[in-house]
Amino acid sequence: MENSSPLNTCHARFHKLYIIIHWFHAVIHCTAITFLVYYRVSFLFQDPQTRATPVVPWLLVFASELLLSFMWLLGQAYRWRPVSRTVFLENLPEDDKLPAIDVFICTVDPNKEPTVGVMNTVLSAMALDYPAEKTHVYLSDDGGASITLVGMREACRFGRWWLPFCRKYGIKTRCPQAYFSDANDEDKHRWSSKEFIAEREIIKEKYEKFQEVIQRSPEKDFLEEPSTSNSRDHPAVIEVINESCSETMGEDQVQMPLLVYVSREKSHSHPHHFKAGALNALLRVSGLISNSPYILVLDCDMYCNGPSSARQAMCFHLDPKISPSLASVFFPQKFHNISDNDIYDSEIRQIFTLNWYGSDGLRGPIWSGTNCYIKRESLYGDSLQEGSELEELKKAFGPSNELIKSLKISGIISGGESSSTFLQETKFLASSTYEDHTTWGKEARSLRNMRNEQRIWMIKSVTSHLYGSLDAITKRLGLRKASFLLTNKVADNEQLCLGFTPYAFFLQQGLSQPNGRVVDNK
Ligand SMILES: O=c1ccn([C@@H]2O[C@H](COP(=O)(O)OP(=O)(O)O[C@H]3O[C@H](CO)[C@@H](O)[C@H](O)[C@H]3O)[C@@H](O)[C@H]2O)c(=O)[nH]1
Ligand SMILES: [Mn+2]
Repeated sequence: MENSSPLNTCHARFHKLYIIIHWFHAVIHCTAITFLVYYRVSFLFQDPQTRATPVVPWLLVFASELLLSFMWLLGQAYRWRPVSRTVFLENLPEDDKLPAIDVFICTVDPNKEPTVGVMNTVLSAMALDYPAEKTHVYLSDDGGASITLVGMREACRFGRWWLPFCRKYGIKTRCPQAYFSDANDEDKHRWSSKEFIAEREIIKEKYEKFQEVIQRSPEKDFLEEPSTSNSRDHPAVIEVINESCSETMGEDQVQMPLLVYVSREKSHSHPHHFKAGALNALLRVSGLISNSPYILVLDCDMYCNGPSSARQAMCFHLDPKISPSLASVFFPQKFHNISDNDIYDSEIRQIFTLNWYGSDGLRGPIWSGTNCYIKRESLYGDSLQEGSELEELKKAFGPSNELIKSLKISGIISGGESSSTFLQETKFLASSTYEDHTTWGKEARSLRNMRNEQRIWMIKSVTSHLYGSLDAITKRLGLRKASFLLTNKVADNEQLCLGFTPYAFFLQQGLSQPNGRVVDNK
């Protein structure tokens, strides 16, 4: 019976009438463009003596009109076949048959990305509505800062209160910061029993204490050899947090996801490839520790706002019809505190409520770098083929035998136990030189990739500074209030010097099976 119950359905996003009106509009638009082109071109054949307008401005305007028309034309692809997808969580297999997931969260600088915020991301992932023993949360700390490790231990402690509370009352907002903020209306009035109110107060107090402990921690300390370490030059540190945390907590029954802290090695002599480098290190390290077949990628400045997202993603990954050609399930992003005058409900509407549905109906959206459940196998690309020789595999994935074994065997370490040998091997996998002489490394470092990444970052940086300056000038002239703030990223000196953006290798591999699907989690 179960096989006949669908896990998801896909249907046209808009009513046929809407599509017909759209195409009618598009035909009128095309006709107008044709007349415009005719008008502009015929001007060029007029007698130069009788022309009322000089040629150069005419050509400039014509060029911009052609460019805009071309952009409009390309945009029509998104309206060709937009689709919506619906999931049926009730048709998923029992919890014990669900596949495991690894959650990758990246952070780099505790000054720009405050640790309490990062830990809120970690807690929201730990509290996902998914079997705890099948959830493994990895935090990559590129800054190697001791405050982040302290934060992880505290998050583990607070999680023992937060997770049962969320589970017991079915809290929707699983990020404590958002849950306790005044802006959160969703969960506010769902419960009014005395028991709930009392429990909520206890959890709130615990959360405030958790924040305090982190905020008291010195920010500038580095994990190892503080005198020689800094955020760009430090050894690998990997810690399975549950182990250190349970020593101090004693016996308790709360089922917790595995929580792992990973600070990969960074050295001045090796390019570290920003977020891409961090994700690659996590991919290898997690391959040894939990090796889950699916991976959720999150940035540290976001949180999971829908606890059922993992189950929703599984409705696609476990669908035998879709799954063989499916690499990723993406979720749309929403933003907070953009501006008081935001009229778009904090969404990038053009992309997430139009373009992605359109590209889903064609061949899937581009990899947006975050917020997606990826199939681990798809990241290994063509290098992972049945019957590959050991030497070939080593060429692709590097010299670690354990990593090679992990490509085939799942769950090498289970239930949060770790052996010291494994931890030693994970440090080797997180070393800055691991990718040297591997196809993995070569693809990440190809000159073309670097140049492309550099170019995109330059464009972002230059346009941001340009808009920032224009905003400041118009403010000076008293024409408007300045509201354009440069983000950390474009103002980052390290990127300015090296000129790379974070996702070189990962993107390329992720696109080796570019069949992602968009799912709306609203
Ligand atoms: O050396 C680095 C630099 C950045 N990060 C992390 O990468 C993430 C994204 O960086 P951020 O500066 O927040 O970039 P955004 O522009 O906000 O992010 C968007 O754009 C990035 C590509 O430019 C994508 O990788 C992101 O997923 C996407 O959300 C953050 O969690 C960072 O902590 C690292 O782990 N190591
Ligand atoms: Mn960001």
